[in-house]
Amino acid sequence: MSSYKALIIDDEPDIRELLDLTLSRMDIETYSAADIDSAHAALEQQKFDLCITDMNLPDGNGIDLVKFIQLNYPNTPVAVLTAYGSMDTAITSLKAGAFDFVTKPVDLQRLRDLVNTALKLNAGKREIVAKHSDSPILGASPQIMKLQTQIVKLARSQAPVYISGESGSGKELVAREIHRLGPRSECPFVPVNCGAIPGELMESEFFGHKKGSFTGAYEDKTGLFQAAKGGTLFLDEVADLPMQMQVKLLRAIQEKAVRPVGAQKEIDTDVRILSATHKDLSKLVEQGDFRQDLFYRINVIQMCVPPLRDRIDDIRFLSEYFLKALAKDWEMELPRLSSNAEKALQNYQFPGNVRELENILERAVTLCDDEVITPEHLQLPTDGNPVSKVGSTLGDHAIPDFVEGDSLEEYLTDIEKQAILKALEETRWNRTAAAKKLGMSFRSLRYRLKKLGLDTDD
Ligand SMILES: Nc1ncnc2c1ncn2[C@@H]1O[C@H](COP(=O)(O)OP(=O)(O)OP(=O)(O)O)[C@@H](O)[C@H]1O
Repeated sequence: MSSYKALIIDDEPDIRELLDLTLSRMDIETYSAADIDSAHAALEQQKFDLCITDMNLPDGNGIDLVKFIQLNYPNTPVAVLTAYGSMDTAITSLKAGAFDFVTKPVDLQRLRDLVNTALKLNAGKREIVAKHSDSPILGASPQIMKLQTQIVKLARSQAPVYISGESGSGKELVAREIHRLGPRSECPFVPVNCGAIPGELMESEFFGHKKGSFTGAYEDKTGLFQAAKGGTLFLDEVADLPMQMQVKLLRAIQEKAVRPVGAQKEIDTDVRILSATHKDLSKLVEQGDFRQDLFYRINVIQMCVPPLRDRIDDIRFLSEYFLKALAKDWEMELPRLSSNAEKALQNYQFPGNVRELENILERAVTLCDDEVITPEHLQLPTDGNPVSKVGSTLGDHAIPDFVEGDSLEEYLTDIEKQAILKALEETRWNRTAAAKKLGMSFRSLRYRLKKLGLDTDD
């Protein structure tokens, strides 16, 4: 006997029969209802692992049924059947709490994928709560608590989520967590920086290509949609997509299919789309720089990661966390922040958010001598530009330009490495003298050398 039960709600007998047949072949016991009243009655009698409902029912609207099930049977995922091309209805249903939709005429493979995801979702419910307790998103502020609750809720849905927030605030971390807690967690999470792919390669990167389809296509290539099959595709810096690509991406998301460059046939895709940017996407839409239809499609649910400066409790909490982690990594006594240093951090704007806090503390730990970090060790920039301070310690030594799209962390590490090497060369590798030149303690220099892989002692 099957262990899963599904309720199909549709007034068209042909559709009920088609769904019944498909689900029975998947070893799922099906029940059907032709209207909302009968659906209510069936739900009262049994516990279902999945409901699939049409949108237009003789005695009401499918959206109301979605809301009813969400409210009264929150553990039962509901998917909706929508007419082909009625994307608005599909989006409304996702906003109402449906976990996914399938368009009519029903694509059976898509239906099977949807059912499998729903069943995994059910099996994983308890796991979500357990997994959530070891969330990598740390913080003590009410904003972070709210974000955590939102993530747990959204992990159960298949709706596209658009994550806004400043650079370094944790958007990618949030996206990874939505994926990790959801039913797709065993399939890949594929992040893509939309601003980093050269325009001419974009189509091939996203959709793949066939060997010989253009100069340089020496072999078949799997695109990102295929690489993320069954999982999540995270479109980071989505605002940087060129217009031409926006059209193609919209089509791929709507049709749930892609055609690799040079291929004859389309390939079905099964991915959840999450996207993010630090830019104001609605403003870009207003200015005509981002397609409204794509914005509408990826922005079904919106989340905002607040800037760190608005989360004072997190500044304290994360500082402690990062300092503990540094002390452990570098095998040193736990450094502490003086009260003035703590105040300085709380008054600082953090244009680079959590990423910047981590870098500031790392630098401070190398500069402090006696495990107490003072405001001087924090070297907080007054002009909001953390690079300028580092540059000044290099004197007239050439500083490479920061290339947009590169990692700020790697860039800073590079500059730091140069400064240390320069000091070591000038002092003929006398570490005590080099440390003095660099204005840091001998011990701090040793930590840095070890961390940068320049330590020749052991
Ligand atoms: N709440 C948090 N708890 C722990 N670490 C965090 C938190 N928020 C951010 N971080 C860390 O800060 C760094 C930046 O986070 P992330 O890459 O997610 O930011 P982002 O908003 O996607 O940045 P960008 O816009 O530059 O892509 C990462 O190392 C991440 O692990």
